[in-house]
Amino acid sequence: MKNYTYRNVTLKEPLSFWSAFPVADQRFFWFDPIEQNIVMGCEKMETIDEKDISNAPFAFYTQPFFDQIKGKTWGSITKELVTFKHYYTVDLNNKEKNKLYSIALETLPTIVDQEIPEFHPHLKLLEKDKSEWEHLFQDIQDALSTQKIEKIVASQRITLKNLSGHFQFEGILKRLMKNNPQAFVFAYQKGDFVFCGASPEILVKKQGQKIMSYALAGTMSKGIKNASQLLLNDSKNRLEHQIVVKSIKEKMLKVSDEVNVSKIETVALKNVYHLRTQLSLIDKKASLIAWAKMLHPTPALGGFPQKDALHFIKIHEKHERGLYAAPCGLVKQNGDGTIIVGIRSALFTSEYLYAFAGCGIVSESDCHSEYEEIKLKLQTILEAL
Ligand SMILES: C=C(O[C@H]1C=CC=C(C(=O)O)[C@@H]1O)C(=O)O
Repeated sequence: MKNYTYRNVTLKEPLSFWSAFPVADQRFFWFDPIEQNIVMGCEKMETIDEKDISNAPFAFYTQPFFDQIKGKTWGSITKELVTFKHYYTVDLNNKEKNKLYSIALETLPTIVDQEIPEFHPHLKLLEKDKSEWEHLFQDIQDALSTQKIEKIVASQRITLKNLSGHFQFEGILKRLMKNNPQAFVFAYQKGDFVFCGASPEILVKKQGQKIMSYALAGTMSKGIKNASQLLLNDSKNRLEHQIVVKSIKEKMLKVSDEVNVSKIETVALKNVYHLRTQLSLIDKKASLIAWAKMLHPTPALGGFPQKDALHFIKIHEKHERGLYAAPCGLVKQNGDGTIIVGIRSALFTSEYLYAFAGCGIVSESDCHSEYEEIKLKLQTILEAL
């Protein structure tokens, strides 16, 4: 590792670390609900190659949904493996273990430990016509019936104009964490552009030689009576889910004959239940990022067969996915870490907020229900504002 020094620092408000750095800098925020910790990185050190992962305590990884990002909406937010000059880590079970890492103490700003005020930006929703969704849905149904496609994950983007003049991310991150204690809360800032969200879906987690991935697909509103049980027994959702399990398993079987597939379960989030199956194997060779590249995009985000579904999305979706539904995560110095998919997410620019959500569509799907499902998924972002 390069010459980072570290010391125990307990901040009553951990986000004071994030606040101490200028907005023009790069920063990232990461809350892991399983490990119950927060890692923040501020002031970019360098973009690194994977072989140099041990240079810093942590690196932050992003990869766009498609190979390239077209247009200017996403600014310079794209594929990256980046390290930072300063990190603050919070162990939510033992505050004595909170640490401040720094490679350049002379550039560390004064950190003022203070409460973060609530922040509710003044936003104007730029109306979107439901008929756009209806057309897309019809095109998908046509493709499912005439081509050999079993599932397509279609997404929507809503645009809100920011009338407040700025966004205050500390407040947004606090609400994302409060509302979504079961989700990975992340934010990646590059100047005026911030991609953030609260994702429940692990693409791949590496712990030593153990590689684990979630098949997370199939959704029901919590507003429905007995939703969890209904979801477990619902044939359309089971089909959507099994396509994901099968695809991840097949990819894992190429590496090892022994793939563990857990029992299907429901996961409760703030507004919805999802179906989840965990798949894991032992792999001595491939890195966390290599696994992310191998698995992305699973049929929970793209569709099946992969190539045809992606081709359809590229042609028919009107917006640029950018980092939405794409791999994004934290790699530790020893190569372990977690890469999630950037769903329940939004891109913030100084003027606009673009929120994304999608849903898996199979031939049994209903246009209106899927539209409502997307609206519900968008709540993760909207409720944090
Ligand atoms: C594509 C999204 O959700 C995926 C993850 C869980 C459940 C899903 C579903 O039931 O359609 C989606 O596959 C999204 O939130 O934008």
